[in-house]
Amino acid sequence: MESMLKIQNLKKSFGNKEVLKDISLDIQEGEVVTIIGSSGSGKSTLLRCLNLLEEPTGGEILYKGKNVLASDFKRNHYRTKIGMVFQSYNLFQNKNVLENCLVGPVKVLGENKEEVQKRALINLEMVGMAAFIHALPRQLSGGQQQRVAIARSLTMQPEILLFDEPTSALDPEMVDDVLEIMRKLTSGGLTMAIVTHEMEFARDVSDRIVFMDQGLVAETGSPEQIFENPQNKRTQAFLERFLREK
Ligand SMILES: Nc1ncnc2c1ncn2[C@@H]1O[C@H](COP(=O)(O)OP(=O)(O)OP(=O)(O)O)[C@@H](O)[C@H]1O
Repeated sequence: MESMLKIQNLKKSFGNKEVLKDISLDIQEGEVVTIIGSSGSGKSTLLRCLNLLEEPTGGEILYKGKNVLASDFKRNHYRTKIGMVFQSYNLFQNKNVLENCLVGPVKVLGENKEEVQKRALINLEMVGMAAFIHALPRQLSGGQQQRVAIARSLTMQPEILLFDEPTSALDPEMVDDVLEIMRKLTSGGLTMAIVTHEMEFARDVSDRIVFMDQGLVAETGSPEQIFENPQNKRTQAFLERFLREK
């Protein structure tokens, strides 16, 4: 399989705070990669570097073999291929559910509105929000807004979808609804990179788990390897702490 994203010696500092120290990671086409690790280990920063919301301070990101950080790389096109679902949904507050899904493909990609609408409705149906197309975000619960945010990302037809702790801001009773939708997506062949603290979910859906610690990839492996037989002491401590707190 071809590498969708190849990350080589990636670094990111804020002032003199080194948040990503030296990250190398391959994400293959169709792969579901989950990134776990303690708070502050740099997981969100890594995702934000991948979609260029943050500018890396060193290293390389190759997208299908092309250097994303090169001066002649078409960043705007790339950004349309990399979807992102945020912890805080980030819906357009003054647009209804359907309009939220249409605006990217129509305004940014210049697609035909009727075509996009068909696709949006299929995605809204998939996330269980087809009955709410005229609702404004503020009329919806957090879980519903996050489901719309997922449908909106999918309607852009991304090649890779990044999830930055998509359930962390939700009330507990809504977490499962969102995880259920993500589960469906993971079996649909979409390339996904997911930052999450939902360990059971990570164990169930991931092709590969990446454990980050203090700006480095401390360990990577299959869910079985990471959860049943972690090699790194920090991974062991993290998972033990997680099991204790559960
Ligand atoms: N824009 C910024 N300016 C300065 N420091 C930042 C910035 N963004 C992130 N950081 C710092 O980088 C470190 C890593 O943050 P990051 O959000 O990537 O961690 P994380 O592993 O995703 O944590 P969490 O699980 O709590 O979300 C933190 O110490 C954070 O304060």
